[in-house]
Amino acid sequence: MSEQHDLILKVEELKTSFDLGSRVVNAVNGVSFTVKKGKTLGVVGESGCGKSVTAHSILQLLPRLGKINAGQITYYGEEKAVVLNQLERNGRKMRSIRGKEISMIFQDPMASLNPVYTIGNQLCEPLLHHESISKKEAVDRAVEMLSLLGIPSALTRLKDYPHQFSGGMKQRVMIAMAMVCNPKLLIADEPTTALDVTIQAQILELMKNVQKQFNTSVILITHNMGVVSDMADEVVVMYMGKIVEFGTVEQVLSCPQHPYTRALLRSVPVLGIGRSNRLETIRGNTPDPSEIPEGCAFAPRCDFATDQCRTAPSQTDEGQGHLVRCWNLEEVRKG
Ligand SMILES: Nc1ncnc2c1ncn2[C@@H]1O[C@H](COP(=O)(O)OP(=O)(O)OP(=O)(O)O)[C@@H](O)[C@H]1O
Repeated sequence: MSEQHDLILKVEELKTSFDLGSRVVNAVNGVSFTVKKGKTLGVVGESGCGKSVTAHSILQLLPRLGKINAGQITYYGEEKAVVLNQLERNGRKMRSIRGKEISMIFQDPMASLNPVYTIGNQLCEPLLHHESISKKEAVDRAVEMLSLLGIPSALTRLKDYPHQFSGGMKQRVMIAMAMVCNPKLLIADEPTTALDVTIQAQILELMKNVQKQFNTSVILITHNMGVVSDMADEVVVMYMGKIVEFGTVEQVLSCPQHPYTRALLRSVPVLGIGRSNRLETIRGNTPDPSEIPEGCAFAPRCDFATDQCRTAPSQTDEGQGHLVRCWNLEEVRKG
């Protein structure tokens, strides 16, 4: 099978910035990755590293000041490949892809649930808009999806408004809304951050089941390495708008190569990995995104930095597609 048939999305050298007048924020700085059909790609990194802006760029949902300056985002749907960033932002084609083919779960459920419409209304609306089905069929599909996501008495609950659901239930409704049209690609931006750990685990499990049932590809944005190890097949690690490491979950979590990934893993608990060790913080802060240092942006915080790091490191394959962007890997490995 050719690579292309295997892929649902290919992002090449994406650059997205915000022109704030007095300064330009380079939020995404030449990012390339692919998402395979039916697989989950985890995107991790500290707050502000460009995870959400990457996601919003894919769907052309950037705020007014945000602009894709370079790169290509190719979606391989059922028809021929479409370059998403060449489509008109709110044109017919982009709108038909958004929600139907590619959908998104946002961090905050209330950002996507409309308080003045019932859940049933909000779940059926995209179905009736994108598919030629009857109202009755739409209701059946909505009930099926809510039930799959563990919402009891789904048919009755269609009449309820968002405020009548608890936080965890709202998040399930949001996932149902994102999945109801059976999208090929789901972008989940910190879908469970606001929830307590038990509910988070339940929801992720339900999401996994629905994904398996419909063979959905997922981009899962999170700063939680535990969630990545549980959910993802492959993972990219972002730092200041760039990908510093990419590999399978096994490669990146069990055998991290980049000093930033290593530091990130030492700073968060991951089930089964390094449990006996104390958690550490990453020294220093992320730089101002309008003043990203030349060369490797992590160098000012890195214990292994050398003069060479003033030049941007190229990406190397450390074996079986495990890609890393660092000049000093030998030293890092010696630790
Ligand atoms: N509307 C905006 N206007 C100006 N700058 C923005 C805007 N949205 C995002 N940015 C900047 O772009 C950079 C990347 O932000 P982004 O939201 O993608 O980070 P993130 O990795 O998703 O972080 P978090 O985990 O906190 O959501 C940040 O420096 C952020 O301040």
